[in-house]
Amino acid sequence: MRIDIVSIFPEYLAPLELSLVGKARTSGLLDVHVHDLRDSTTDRHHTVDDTPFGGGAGMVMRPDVWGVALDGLLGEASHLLIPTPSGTTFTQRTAEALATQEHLVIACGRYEGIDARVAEHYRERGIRVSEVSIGDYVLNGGEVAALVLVEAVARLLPGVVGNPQSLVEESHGLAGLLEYPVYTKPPSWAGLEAPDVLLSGHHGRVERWRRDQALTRTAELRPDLIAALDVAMLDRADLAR
Ligand SMILES: Nc1nc2cc(Br)ccc2s1
Repeated sequence: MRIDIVSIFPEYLAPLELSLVGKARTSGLLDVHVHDLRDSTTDRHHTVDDTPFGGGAGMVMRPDVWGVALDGLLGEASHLLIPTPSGTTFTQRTAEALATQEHLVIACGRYEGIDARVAEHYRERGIRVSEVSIGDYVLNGGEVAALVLVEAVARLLPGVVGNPQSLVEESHGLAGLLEYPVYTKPPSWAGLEAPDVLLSGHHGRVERWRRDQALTRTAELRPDLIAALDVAMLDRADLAR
């Protein structure tokens, strides 16, 4: 997979050189390129924004500058992602779908956002365009969202995570449940004991305890996920164990 990210703050994407994503890049499992939007300007001030039509506070990012940047990156196999608080919610299911794509291009907006004609223009040209929200809060730009998108997608690529089984059991994994609580040594700490069942060595009991915990936690903390629970996925999760 190739991922291109366009931003006026390319240095914000430096964390993508670290850890899991960094290793995936080094090993050739993932090809990430970060571009400075200001390289697509033509004026000596490298202007990327202007005042909003219709008035209002703040500035809007110019469509012509974005057009130059994105024309140089997008192809028929590309999927353009535009992080925005007014987009569709990014979930693990979204990450799974994006992990099957060949080429992602992430346009990081700043100020009041990117001129709406950018998304419209590329949709009209047959490019897949998704405006995605990583949550109901407003950031100062799309760069943090880009870090979230890239990490959530990259870790699903074959070979990136050491033990693919962990992708099944984690929160929002294959079964769509929250993960069960985890424990390790020492068995007793601060007057608190790890659950006896986990030290029993009885794998069947451990499996049942973990599944019950996942269901209970999900029902308590995220009842909305219970409604969306796909029993078939739950069965698949069991099969994956
Ligand atoms: N939650 C989010 N806030 C923002 C703000 C800007 Br400006 C651009 C993208 C995003 S995604």
